[in-house]
Amino acid sequence: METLKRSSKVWLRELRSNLNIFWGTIESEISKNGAASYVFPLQRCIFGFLCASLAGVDVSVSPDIAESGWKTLNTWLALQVIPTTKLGVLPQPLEEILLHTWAYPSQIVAGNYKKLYDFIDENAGDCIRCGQEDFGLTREEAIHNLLFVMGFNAYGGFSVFLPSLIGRITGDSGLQERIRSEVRRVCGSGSDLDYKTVNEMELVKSVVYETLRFSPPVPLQFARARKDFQISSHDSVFEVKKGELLCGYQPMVMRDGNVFDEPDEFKPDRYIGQTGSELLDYLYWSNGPQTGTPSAANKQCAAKDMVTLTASLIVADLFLRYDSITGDSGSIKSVVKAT
Ligand code: HEM
Repeated sequence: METLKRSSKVWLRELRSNLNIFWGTIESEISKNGAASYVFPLQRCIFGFLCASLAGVDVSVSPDIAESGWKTLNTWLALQVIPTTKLGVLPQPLEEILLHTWAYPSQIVAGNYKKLYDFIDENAGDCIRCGQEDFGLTREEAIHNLLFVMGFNAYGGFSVFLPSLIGRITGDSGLQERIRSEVRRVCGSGSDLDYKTVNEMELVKSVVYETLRFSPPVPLQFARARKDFQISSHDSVFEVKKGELLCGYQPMVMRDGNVFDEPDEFKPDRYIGQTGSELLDYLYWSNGPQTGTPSAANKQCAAKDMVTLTASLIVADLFLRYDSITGDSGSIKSVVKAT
């Protein structure tokens, strides 16, 4: 949380300058090849942005890390999440037996992880010092923890979430028109895009929330009960004993027909207005309600508000650059520059 707080001073500037590079790459790919696969360029952009904002390091100080760091994170993440993630690449029970039974050997990625470790060790002095002096971590712990938050929580989370958000928008020209007019109305007549203006964009925020409800980036949560307690659903009460393993499945929680009207429909306006904003109590993508507060005593995403704010900024930035965009969750086929 302290790292996030420190990064908030440069967050917006770094986000927009890395988005500039990203959209530049996409435009030149489209003009060369007629379409652009965007997931890898987006990951490179997220990596550069997070190095600058969270670790305070301009990734260009190491061309090798700028080129390979995000690829290393992809391998490092895959080894950790494959054992608990439904891939659907093999028929069951083969997927369970072959992919979900063992932990994968860390040696596969150890050499490249060490390069990332050294990069942080050599360049992220201020952030490491904060971990050591203000929070009593050893230098090693500070570096591994910073890499974990950057690489797993932030890079991993955004890598899953942003393609589903971009795919949702690129596939719906009617929605684009409405978002574009909201963004241009709020940012018109001299006011720039910033935390305050983006907060006035009700439709942009609602689309971000609805994407998180519809396709929660982290679908499963596990926890062991710390004490005996009861848990209630709409019509039943369940006894839970201390030590029992609980699993929460977000796609089911957030498509509860008692709470969400037409739960299987993507409704861009769902969270607008008084009744809409009351639904935020039931938006659980961050492992807690969107109206909750992450703290050391719970397991809610520390960046709950930064994530929705950043995603809203990305959408607003898109419609300040372009009038329209076509594509899907993997590739962009065309962009029409803002007139
Ligand atoms: C789209 C992006 C993100 C998503 C979808 C996401 C989602 C989540 C979820 C579901 C959890 C709970 C994990 C569990 O205990 O099962 C979590 C925890 C956490 N997230 Fe995020 N997150 C994102 C971005 C970030 C960012 C940008 C940061 C920090 C810079 C961050 C920091 C954390 C931390 C530190 C925790 C652990 C909290 C704890 O255990 O007390 N997350 N996140």
